[in-house]
Amino acid sequence: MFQLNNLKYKSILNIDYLTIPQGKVTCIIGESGSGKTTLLRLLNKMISPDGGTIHHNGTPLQEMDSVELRRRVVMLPQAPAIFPGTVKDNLLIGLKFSEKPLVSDDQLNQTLQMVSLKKELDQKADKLSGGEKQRLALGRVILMEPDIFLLDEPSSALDESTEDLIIKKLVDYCTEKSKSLIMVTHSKRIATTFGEHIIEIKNGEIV
Ligand SMILES: Nc1ncnc2c1ncn2[C@@H]1O[C@H](COP(=O)(O)OP(=O)(O)OP(=O)(O)O)[C@@H](O)[C@H]1O
Repeated sequence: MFQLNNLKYKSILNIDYLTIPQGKVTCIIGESGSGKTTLLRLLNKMISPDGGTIHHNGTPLQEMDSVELRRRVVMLPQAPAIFPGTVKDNLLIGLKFSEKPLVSDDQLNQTLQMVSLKKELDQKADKLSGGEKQRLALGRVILMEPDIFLLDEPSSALDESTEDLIIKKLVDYCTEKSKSLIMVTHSKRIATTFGEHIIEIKNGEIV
């Protein structure tokens, strides 16, 4: 699905060869500052490499339209934005960005259930806790139904049991819908429990 060759990005990443398979759960692990987020940002063209190539399904990324790519390859950053307004506004904003039809309140509530967020749609989003905001932002990207999820520490603000529950639901959803999940995690436990493919980065290189 993604193939990287001789990739260089500043002095941060230096990857001879890497493939990331389609329809699988790939976990990226490594110490803080090793280059995990940088790798995700390269995959949806938020940044471009200084050298080497990235192919997506055989096409070089530099030949692909960035906006079109980012509708199919959606990144959830480590500290996702929460916008002024309600829980519902925050769920719908991703669909608006990707110019997809908006969905019913029933579907929004199902998404809230999937991320274990027990809140009303008309509740103000700025009143949520850090972990609740993280789950709300995860709900937003799930609604966008991308082919590929790029998730940067999606469960870092959650306790272990909530983390396991949500990642399990997300993995089941991706398996059922044949979607690819690429997830940076600080947790070796999450990586070994859910990762079908594990990439470890050390000082910008694949271990
Ligand atoms: N735009 C940039 N310009 C210069 N240096 C950068 C830039 N972005 C990131 N870095 C540096 O590159 C290194 C890798 O950063 P990155 O965010 O990819 O690490 P990470 O593995 O995701 O870390 P963490 O687990 O702490 O989030 C860090 O030393 C960081 O300071």
